[in-house]
Amino acid sequence: MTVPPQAARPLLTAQDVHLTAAGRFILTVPHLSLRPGELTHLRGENGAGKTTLLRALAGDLPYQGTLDLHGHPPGSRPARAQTAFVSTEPTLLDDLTVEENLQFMAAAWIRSPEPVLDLARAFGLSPWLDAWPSDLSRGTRQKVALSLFLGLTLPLTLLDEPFSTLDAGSRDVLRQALGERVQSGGSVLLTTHGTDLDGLPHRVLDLHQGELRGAESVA
Ligand SMILES: Nc1ncnc2c1ncn2[C@@H]1O[C@H](COP(=O)(O)OP(=O)(O)OP(=O)(O)O)[C@@H](O)[C@H]1O
Repeated sequence: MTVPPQAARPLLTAQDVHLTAAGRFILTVPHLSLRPGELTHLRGENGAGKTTLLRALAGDLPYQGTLDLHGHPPGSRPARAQTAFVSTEPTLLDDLTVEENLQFMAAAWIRSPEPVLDLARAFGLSPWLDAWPSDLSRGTRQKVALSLFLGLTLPLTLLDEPFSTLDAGSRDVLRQALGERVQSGGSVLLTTHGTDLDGLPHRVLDLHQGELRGAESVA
């Protein structure tokens, strides 16, 4: 039986979290729960702090307050093992081909490379599997990173503007992959300025004037 997201134990909780950058207040999160099987759209105008929040949840930024990912703070080894983060400028290993990158990273995460390669093929990356990362366009590089971090099927997936560099066909592939990820119990939090999630059940969180509003709605 599938457990509805609202009934599932939270995967990640935040309580009274404050984030600063270069000594300047950026945002506060009074409370946040992300549950398994939940797709969440983090909205906010340019500069609202969406990337800053994703980076803190991924363990890449210091924070004040309480963040808990299944009993572990972001940045700790057990939390990192459960978290996939695709930034707007994903890092690939320059001395490995695209396929070697995917194989290597899947092995590093102790995951089968097959789902990762399947997603790469669905994104139309077959002709690029033997290419070097330096030869990829921005959108192609983004698809490599998305194939990897969605194909690893980690419990928490954080995606910063994943649709922004993708063509129409690739956006459809991503939408399908997101649906499958949450159907199989993953929790996905992503940013977009567009309407890319229309038609997919999801929850909306608004970052406005330095505060994350817990407003929830299902589209
Ligand atoms: N390392 C940093 N040093 C100083 N200020 C920073 C740093 N990182 C982020 N900021 C500031 O934090 C604020 C939030 O930036 P952030 O990139 O998180 O916004 P965003 O909501 O993702 O914006 P966008 O939609 O334009 O991508 C901005 O005012 C930015 O200038």
